[in-house]
Amino acid sequence: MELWGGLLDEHKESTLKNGVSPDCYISSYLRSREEHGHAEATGSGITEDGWMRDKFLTYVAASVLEAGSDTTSSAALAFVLFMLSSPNALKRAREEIDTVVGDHRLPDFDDQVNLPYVVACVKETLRKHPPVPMGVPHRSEQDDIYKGFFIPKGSTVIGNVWAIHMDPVRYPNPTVFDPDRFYNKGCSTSWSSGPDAHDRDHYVFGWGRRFCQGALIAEASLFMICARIIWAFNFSTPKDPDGGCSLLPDADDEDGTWSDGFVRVPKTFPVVWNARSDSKAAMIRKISDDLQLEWQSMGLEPDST
Ligand code: HEM
Repeated sequence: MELWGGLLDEHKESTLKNGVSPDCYISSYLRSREEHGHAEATGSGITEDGWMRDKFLTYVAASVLEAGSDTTSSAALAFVLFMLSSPNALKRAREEIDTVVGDHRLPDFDDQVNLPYVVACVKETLRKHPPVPMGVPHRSEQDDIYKGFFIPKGSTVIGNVWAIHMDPVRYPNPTVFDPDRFYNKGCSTSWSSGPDAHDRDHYVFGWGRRFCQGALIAEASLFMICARIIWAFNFSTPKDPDGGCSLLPDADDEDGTWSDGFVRVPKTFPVVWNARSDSKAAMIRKISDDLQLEWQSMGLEPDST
Protein backbone atom coordinates (compact mmCIF):
# COMPACT_ATOMS: atom_id res chain seq x y z
CA MET A 1 0.00 0.00 0.00
CA GLU A 2 2.92 2.31 0.66
CA LEU A 3 4.20 1.98 -2.91
CA TRP A 4 0.97 1.67 -4.88
CA GLY A 5 -1.11 3.83 -2.54
CA GLY A 6 1.54 6.54 -2.96
CA LEU A 7 1.17 6.34 -6.73
CA LEU A 8 -2.60 6.65 -6.39
CA ASP A 9 -2.14 9.77 -4.25
CA GLU A 10 0.16 11.25 -6.91
CA HIS A 11 -2.46 10.57 -9.57
CA LYS A 12 -5.22 12.12 -7.46
CA GLU A 13 -3.09 15.21 -7.07
CA SER A 14 -2.32 15.55 -10.76
CA THR A 15 -5.73 14.47 -12.08
CA LEU A 16 -8.16 16.11 -9.71
CA LYS A 17 -6.24 19.07 -8.33
CA ASN A 18 -3.95 20.09 -11.19
CA GLY A 19 -6.05 18.75 -14.07
CA VAL A 20 -3.00 17.26 -15.84
CA SER A 21 -2.59 13.53 -16.05
CA PRO A 22 -1.64 10.77 -18.44
CA ASP A 23 -4.51 9.12 -20.24
CA CYS A 24 -4.66 5.96 -18.19
CA TYR A 25 -7.07 3.70 -16.38
CA ILE A 26 -6.61 5.30 -12.95
CA SER A 27 -6.97 8.88 -14.18
CA SER A 28 -10.09 8.20 -16.18
CA TYR A 29 -11.60 6.25 -13.27
CA LEU A 30 -10.83 9.06 -10.84
CA ARG A 31 -12.39 11.63 -13.19
CA SER A 32 -15.57 9.56 -13.61
CA ARG A 33 -15.76 8.93 -9.89
CA GLU A 34 -15.46 12.64 -9.23
CA GLU A 35 -18.20 13.42 -11.77
CA HIS A 36 -20.43 11.07 -9.79
CA GLY A 37 -19.81 12.95 -6.57
CA HIS A 38 -16.84 11.06 -5.16
CA ALA A 39 -13.77 13.26 -5.49
CA GLU A 40 -12.82 11.65 -2.20
CA ALA A 41 -13.65 8.03 -1.43
CA THR A 42 -11.03 6.89 1.04
CA GLY A 43 -10.92 3.49 2.72
CA SER A 44 -11.65 0.04 1.31
CA GLY A 45 -14.64 -1.59 -0.40
CA ILE A 46 -17.07 0.30 -2.61
CA THR A 47 -19.37 3.29 -2.19
CA GLU A 48 -23.11 2.76 -1.83
CA ASP A 49 -23.56 3.56 -5.51
CA GLY A 50 -20.84 1.15 -6.58
CA TRP A 51 -17.61 3.16 -7.00
CA MET A 52 -14.35 1.61 -5.88
CA ARG A 53 -12.85 3.35 -2.87
CA ASP A 54 -9.15 4.22 -2.87
CA LYS A 55 -7.80 1.01 -1.38
CA PHE A 56 -9.83 -1.20 -3.70
CA LEU A 57 -8.84 0.90 -6.72
CA THR A 58 -5.19 0.67 -5.70
CA TYR A 59 -5.39 -3.12 -5.49
CA VAL A 60 -7.10 -3.45 -8.87
CA ALA A 61 -4.53 -1.32 -10.68
CA ALA A 62 -1.54 -2.76 -8.85
CA SER A 63 -2.54 -6.39 -9.31
CA VAL A 64 -2.62 -5.97 -13.08
CA LEU A 65 0.85 -4.39 -13.03
CA GLU A 66 2.26 -6.91 -10.57
CA ALA A 67 0.73 -9.90 -12.34
CA GLY A 68 1.72 -8.79 -15.81
CA SER A 69 5.24 -7.37 -15.61
CA ASP A 70 7.59 -9.95 -14.07
CA THR A 71 5.79 -12.81 -15.78
CA THR A 72 6.00 -11.33 -19.29
CA SER A 73 9.57 -10.08 -18.92
CA SER A 74 10.77 -13.40 -17.49
CA ALA A 75 9.24 -15.21 -20.48
CA ALA A 76 10.99 -12.80 -22.88
CA LEU A 77 14.35 -13.39 -21.15
CA ALA A 78 13.79 -17.15 -21.22
CA PHE A 79 13.07 -16.85 -24.95
CA VAL A 80 16.47 -15.22 -25.54
CA LEU A 81 18.18 -17.98 -23.54
CA PHE A 82 16.38 -20.77 -25.42
CA MET A 83 17.03 -19.19 -28.81
CA LEU A 84 20.74 -18.88 -28.03
CA SER A 85 20.75 -22.47 -26.82
CA SER A 86 18.97 -23.71 -29.97
CA PRO A 87 20.76 -22.12 -32.95
CA ASN A 88 18.72 -24.19 -35.40
CA ALA A 89 15.42 -22.87 -33.99
CA LEU A 90 16.77 -19.32 -34.09
CA LYS A 91 17.86 -19.75 -37.71
CA ARG A 92 14.43 -21.08 -38.74
CA ALA A 93 12.59 -18.31 -36.87
CA ARG A 94 14.81 -15.70 -38.51
CA GLU A 95 14.30 -17.16 -41.99
CA GLU A 96 10.55 -17.14 -41.46
CA ILE A 97 10.57 -13.50 -40.35
CA ASP A 98 12.84 -12.42 -43.19
CA THR A 99 10.58 -14.10 -45.75
CA VAL A 100 7.32 -12.74 -44.34
CA VAL A 101 8.35 -9.30 -43.09
CA GLY A 102 11.47 -8.38 -45.07
CA ASP A 103 13.95 -5.67 -44.16
CA HIS A 104 11.99 -2.44 -44.51
CA ARG A 105 9.43 -2.58 -41.72
CA LEU A 106 9.11 -4.12 -38.29
CA PRO A 107 6.98 -7.21 -37.59
CA ASP A 108 3.48 -6.22 -36.51
CA PHE A 109 0.41 -7.89 -35.00
CA ASP A 110 -0.99 -8.70 -38.45
CA ASP A 111 2.08 -10.82 -39.21
CA GLN A 112 1.32 -13.29 -36.47
CA VAL A 113 -0.82 -15.60 -38.64
CA ASN A 114 2.05 -15.86 -41.11
CA LEU A 115 4.74 -16.53 -38.51
CA PRO A 116 3.72 -19.93 -37.12
CA TYR A 117 7.26 -21.01 -36.28
CA VAL A 118 7.95 -17.85 -34.26
CA VAL A 119 4.72 -18.38 -32.29
CA ALA A 120 5.69 -22.03 -31.77
CA CYS A 121 9.06 -20.90 -30.34
CA VAL A 122 7.30 -18.59 -27.87
CA LYS A 123 4.87 -21.33 -26.85
CA GLU A 124 7.66 -23.85 -26.42
CA THR A 125 9.48 -21.33 -24.21
CA LEU A 126 6.36 -21.06 -22.03
CA ARG A 127 5.97 -24.84 -21.94
CA LYS A 128 9.58 -25.70 -21.21
CA HIS A 129 10.01 -23.07 -18.53
CA PRO A 130 6.70 -21.71 -17.24
CA PRO A 131 7.29 -18.31 -15.58
CA VAL A 132 5.06 -19.37 -12.67
CA PRO A 133 6.00 -23.06 -12.45
CA MET A 134 3.80 -23.93 -9.48
CA GLY A 135 0.87 -21.75 -10.58
CA VAL A 136 -1.00 -19.68 -8.01
CA PRO A 137 -2.25 -21.68 -4.99
CA HIS A 138 -6.01 -22.10 -4.72
CA ARG A 139 -8.14 -22.88 -1.67
CA SER A 140 -11.10 -25.28 -1.69
CA GLU A 141 -14.31 -23.61 -0.56
CA GLN A 142 -16.02 -26.93 0.24
CA ASP A 143 -15.21 -30.61 0.74
CA ASP A 144 -14.53 -32.25 -2.60
CA ILE A 145 -13.59 -35.63 -4.03
CA TYR A 146 -11.38 -35.66 -7.10
CA LYS A 147 -10.48 -38.99 -8.70
CA GLY A 148 -10.98 -40.73 -5.38
CA PHE A 149 -8.94 -38.21 -3.36
CA PHE A 150 -10.79 -36.46 -0.55
CA ILE A 151 -9.96 -32.72 -0.49
CA PRO A 152 -11.29 -31.17 2.74
CA LYS A 153 -12.75 -27.66 2.71
CA GLY A 154 -10.02 -25.07 3.28
CA SER A 155 -7.21 -27.13 1.68
CA THR A 156 -4.52 -25.38 -0.30
CA VAL A 157 -4.51 -26.88 -3.79
CA ILE A 158 -1.46 -26.35 -5.97
CA GLY A 159 -1.60 -27.16 -9.67
CA ASN A 160 1.96 -28.09 -10.58
CA VAL A 161 2.32 -26.53 -14.05
CA TRP A 162 5.91 -27.69 -14.25
CA ALA A 163 4.95 -31.35 -13.75
CA ILE A 164 2.11 -31.11 -16.27
CA HIS A 165 4.49 -29.67 -18.86
CA MET A 166 6.98 -32.49 -18.24
CA ASP A 167 4.39 -35.22 -18.89
CA PRO A 168 6.09 -37.45 -21.51
CA VAL A 169 2.75 -38.76 -22.78
CA ARG A 170 1.48 -35.31 -23.63
CA TYR A 171 4.89 -33.89 -24.60
CA PRO A 172 7.31 -36.57 -25.89
CA ASN A 173 10.92 -35.85 -24.80
CA PRO A 174 9.61 -33.13 -22.48
CA THR A 175 13.00 -31.84 -21.38
CA VAL A 176 13.99 -31.01 -24.98
CA PHE A 177 13.29 -27.51 -26.33
CA ASP A 178 11.37 -28.43 -29.48
CA PRO A 179 9.12 -25.76 -31.08
CA ASP A 180 8.07 -28.35 -33.67
CA ARG A 181 5.71 -29.87 -31.12
CA PHE A 182 3.48 -26.80 -31.69
CA TYR A 183 4.27 -26.26 -35.37
CA ASN A 184 2.24 -27.43 -38.35
CA LYS A 185 3.80 -26.39 -41.63
CA GLY A 186 1.44 -24.20 -43.63
CA CYS A 187 -0.96 -23.55 -40.73
CA SER A 188 -0.87 -20.60 -38.36
CA THR A 189 -0.04 -21.63 -34.78
CA SER A 190 -2.97 -21.06 -32.44
CA TRP A 191 -2.16 -19.92 -28.91
CA SER A 192 -4.86 -22.34 -27.67
CA SER A 193 -5.53 -20.10 -24.74
CA GLY A 194 -8.61 -20.08 -22.65
CA PRO A 195 -9.84 -21.34 -19.34
CA ASP A 196 -11.21 -24.64 -20.72
CA ALA A 197 -8.56 -27.15 -19.62
CA HIS A 198 -9.65 -29.65 -22.28
CA ASP A 199 -8.90 -27.26 -25.11
CA ARG A 200 -5.35 -26.32 -24.15
CA ASP A 201 -1.93 -27.43 -25.25
CA HIS A 202 -0.09 -25.78 -22.37
CA TYR A 203 -1.10 -24.65 -18.88
CA VAL A 204 1.11 -21.67 -18.24
CA PHE A 205 -1.85 -19.36 -17.51
CA GLY A 206 -3.64 -21.67 -15.07
CA TRP A 207 -7.19 -22.90 -15.60
CA GLY A 208 -10.78 -22.52 -14.48
CA ARG A 209 -12.36 -19.50 -12.88
CA ARG A 210 -9.09 -17.89 -11.82
CA PHE A 211 -7.48 -18.30 -15.24
CA CYS A 212 -5.01 -15.50 -15.98
CA GLN A 213 -6.98 -12.45 -17.09
CA GLY A 214 -3.96 -11.09 -18.92
CA ALA A 215 -3.28 -14.14 -21.13
CA LEU A 216 -4.21 -12.38 -24.37
CA ILE A 217 -2.13 -9.33 -23.46
CA ALA A 218 0.78 -11.57 -22.50
CA GLU A 219 0.66 -13.48 -25.78
CA ALA A 220 0.39 -10.32 -27.85
CA SER A 221 3.28 -8.69 -25.94
CA LEU A 222 5.48 -11.76 -26.19
CA PHE A 223 4.81 -12.15 -29.89
CA MET A 224 5.82 -8.55 -30.54
CA ILE A 225 8.88 -8.62 -28.28
CA CYS A 226 10.21 -11.92 -29.61
CA ALA A 227 9.45 -11.34 -33.30
CA ARG A 228 11.03 -7.87 -33.18
CA ILE A 229 14.14 -9.07 -31.34
CA ILE A 230 14.75 -11.71 -34.00
CA TRP A 231 13.99 -9.29 -36.84
CA ALA A 232 16.24 -6.56 -35.46
CA PHE A 233 19.30 -8.12 -33.85
CA ASN A 234 22.11 -10.55 -34.22
CA PHE A 235 22.66 -11.65 -30.66
CA SER A 236 25.17 -14.01 -29.15
CA THR A 237 26.89 -14.87 -25.90
CA PRO A 238 30.53 -13.76 -25.71
CA LYS A 239 33.33 -16.14 -24.91
CA ASP A 240 35.06 -16.16 -21.54
CA PRO A 241 38.16 -13.95 -22.06
CA ASP A 242 40.22 -16.30 -19.87
CA GLY A 243 39.31 -19.81 -20.97
CA GLY A 244 37.70 -19.07 -24.32
CA CYS A 245 34.57 -21.11 -23.44
CA SER A 246 31.12 -19.76 -24.22
CA LEU A 247 29.46 -17.90 -21.33
CA LEU A 248 26.04 -19.21 -22.38
CA PRO A 249 24.41 -20.67 -19.26
CA ASP A 250 23.05 -24.21 -19.38
CA ALA A 251 19.27 -23.74 -19.73
CA ASP A 252 18.74 -27.13 -18.06
CA ASP A 253 20.71 -26.18 -14.95
CA GLU A 254 17.77 -25.23 -12.73
CA ASP A 255 19.83 -24.11 -9.75
CA GLY A 256 22.71 -22.46 -11.59
CA THR A 257 20.86 -20.68 -14.40
CA TRP A 258 17.43 -19.79 -13.02
CA SER A 259 16.41 -17.60 -10.12
CA ASP A 260 14.43 -18.99 -7.20
CA GLY A 261 11.01 -17.69 -6.38
CA PHE A 262 7.39 -17.54 -7.39
CA VAL A 263 8.27 -16.19 -10.86
CA ARG A 264 11.42 -17.82 -12.22
CA VAL A 265 13.70 -15.91 -14.52
CA PRO A 266 17.14 -16.63 -16.03
CA LYS A 267 19.89 -15.13 -13.86
CA THR A 268 21.81 -12.33 -15.59
CA PHE A 269 24.12 -13.51 -18.35
CA PRO A 270 26.06 -11.57 -20.99
CA VAL A 271 24.58 -11.10 -24.46
CA VAL A 272 26.08 -9.02 -27.26
CA TRP A 273 23.47 -7.25 -29.39
CA ASN A 274 24.10 -5.87 -32.87
CA ALA A 275 21.55 -4.44 -35.27
CA ARG A 276 21.39 -6.72 -38.30
CA SER A 277 21.97 -3.84 -40.75
CA ASP A 278 22.50 -0.08 -40.79
CA SER A 279 18.96 0.54 -41.98
CA LYS A 280 17.57 -1.57 -39.14
CA ALA A 281 19.78 0.31 -36.68
CA ALA A 282 18.31 3.60 -37.96
CA MET A 283 14.75 2.29 -37.60
CA ILE A 284 15.43 1.07 -34.05
CA ARG A 285 16.94 4.44 -33.07
CA LYS A 286 13.97 6.33 -34.49
CA ILE A 287 11.46 4.18 -32.63
CA SER A 288 13.44 4.65 -29.44
CA ASP A 289 13.55 8.44 -29.91
CA ASP A 290 9.81 8.57 -30.63
CA LEU A 291 9.10 6.56 -27.50
CA GLN A 292 11.21 8.90 -25.39
CA LEU A 293 9.13 11.83 -26.68
CA GLU A 294 5.90 10.00 -25.93
CA TRP A 295 7.24 9.19 -22.47
CA GLN A 296 8.09 12.86 -21.88
CA SER A 297 4.66 14.01 -23.12
CA MET A 298 3.23 11.87 -20.29
CA GLY A 299 5.32 13.87 -17.83
CA LEU A 300 7.87 11.07 -17.32
CA GLU A 301 11.67 11.26 -17.32
CA PRO A 302 13.34 10.01 -20.51
CA ASP A 303 15.89 7.19 -20.32
CA SER A 304 19.39 8.40 -19.61
CA THR A 305 21.08 6.45 -22.45
C1 HEM B 1 3.71 -14.76 -19.59
C2 HEM B 1 2.96 -13.96 -18.85
C3 HEM B 1 2.00 -14.43 -17.76
C4 HEM B 1 1.93 -15.63 -17.10
C5 HEM B 1 2.82 -16.85 -17.27
C6 HEM B 1 0.81 -15.54 -16.17
C7 HEM B 1 0.40 -16.57 -15.34
C8 HEM B 1 -0.67 -16.48 -14.48
C9 HEM B 1 -1.11 -17.56 -13.61
C10 HEM B 1 -0.48 -18.95 -13.53
C11 HEM B 1 -2.16 -17.09 -12.91
C12 HEM B 1 -2.98 -17.87 -11.87
C13 HEM B 1 -4.11 -18.63 -12.55
C14 HEM B 1 -4.84 -19.55 -11.61
O1 HEM B 1 -4.98 -19.22 -10.42
O2 HEM B 1 -5.28 -20.61 -12.06
C15 HEM B 1 -2.40 -15.73 -13.30
C16 HEM B 1 -3.38 -14.91 -12.78
C17 HEM B 1 -3.55 -13.59 -13.11
N1 HEM B 1 -2.89 -12.90 -14.10
FE1 HEM B 1 -1.40 -13.62 -15.28
N2 HEM B 1 0.24 -14.31 -16.30
C18 HEM B 1 0.93 -13.58 -17.25
C19 HEM B 1 0.66 -12.31 -17.68
C20 HEM B 1 -0.32 -11.49 -17.19
C21 HEM B 1 -0.61 -10.15 -17.65
C22 HEM B 1 0.12 -9.45 -18.81
C23 HEM B 1 -1.62 -9.66 -16.86
C24 HEM B 1 -2.32 -8.33 -16.90
C25 HEM B 1 -2.11 -7.38 -17.78
C26 HEM B 1 -1.98 -10.71 -15.92
C27 HEM B 1 -2.97 -10.60 -14.96
C28 HEM B 1 -3.36 -11.61 -14.12
C29 HEM B 1 -4.38 -11.45 -13.09
C30 HEM B 1 -5.15 -10.16 -12.77
C31 HEM B 1 -4.50 -12.69 -12.47
C32 HEM B 1 -5.42 -13.06 -11.31
C33 HEM B 1 -6.67 -13.73 -11.84
C34 HEM B 1 -7.57 -14.19 -10.71
O3 HEM B 1 -7.09 -14.55 -9.63
O4 HEM B 1 -8.79 -14.21 -10.92
N3 HEM B 1 -1.18 -11.80 -16.15
N4 HEM B 1 -1.48 -15.37 -14.28
